[in-house]
Amino acid sequence: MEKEKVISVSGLTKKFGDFTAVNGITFDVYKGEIFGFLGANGAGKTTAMRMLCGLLSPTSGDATVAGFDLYKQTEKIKTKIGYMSQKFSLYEDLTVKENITFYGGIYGLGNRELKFQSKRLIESLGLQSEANQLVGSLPLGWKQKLAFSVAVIHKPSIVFLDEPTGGVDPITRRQFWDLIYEAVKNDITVFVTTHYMDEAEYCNRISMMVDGDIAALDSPSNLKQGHGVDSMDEVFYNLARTAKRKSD
Ligand SMILES: Nc1ncnc2c1ncn2[C@@H]1O[C@H](COP(=O)(O)OP(=O)(O)OP(=O)(O)O)[C@@H](O)[C@H]1O
Repeated sequence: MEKEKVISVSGLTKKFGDFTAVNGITFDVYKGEIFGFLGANGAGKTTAMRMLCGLLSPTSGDATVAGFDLYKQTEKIKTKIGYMSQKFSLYEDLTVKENITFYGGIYGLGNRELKFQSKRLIESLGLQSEANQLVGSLPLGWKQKLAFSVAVIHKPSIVFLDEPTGGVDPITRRQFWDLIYEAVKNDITVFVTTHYMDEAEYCNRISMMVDGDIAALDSPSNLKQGHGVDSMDEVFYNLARTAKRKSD
């Protein structure tokens, strides 16, 4: 049986003036995958991801996300995806509960469902004592777990994670990945950018971007084998060192 494509991208390009940030990338993501989107700083990952989320219009190329067209059906796409970025996620000056209610509302949950999900989420994260605390007072690792849980509160088809675990220790990152696996069990496809190569190993397939192009796309084990190396660190180094683009 053919695998179901939840993202299908063909020749997707984004130019900022004369500069081509994303240069005609082509790939598919299948249902239930954890798809890692790697690349050095400035390679074009965030730009590509923002296009796929309907937040930035492409210059050219085609894509469907959750079966919807990226040009004509961005509003439909937004109802089928969750998005978590390191820079923009929760409101620090709202409480845990208020953030859940706010985002649940944005994602279109009705009052009853919102109440149910809010209780479930707070309990599953063990945040009962912190429910009425401002999010700004939580440790970073907890903010990330909460932001992820909120991003999947409406059971999207796909969740996009842009460097979701930056700045926390390996144990906290591992706990975050337990949440990712839980989401996958619930039929959510995961599209994740990361700079941590241990996290790259957790992905089913990895795309490596170099200067706006996809330089490699395969499973971690095939990539390592293809490069004749033992670690994703070495694969990353081999590919990223060919980059000419300077990061910001
Ligand atoms: N709005 C913009 N206007 C002009 N150039 C931009 C804009 N947004 C991104 N760029 C440029 O496009 C390139 C790709 O940026 P992007 O943020 O997509 O890279 P990235 O792979 O996500 O990097 P990082 O890992 O640092 O987040 C960079 O050179 C960046 O300066």
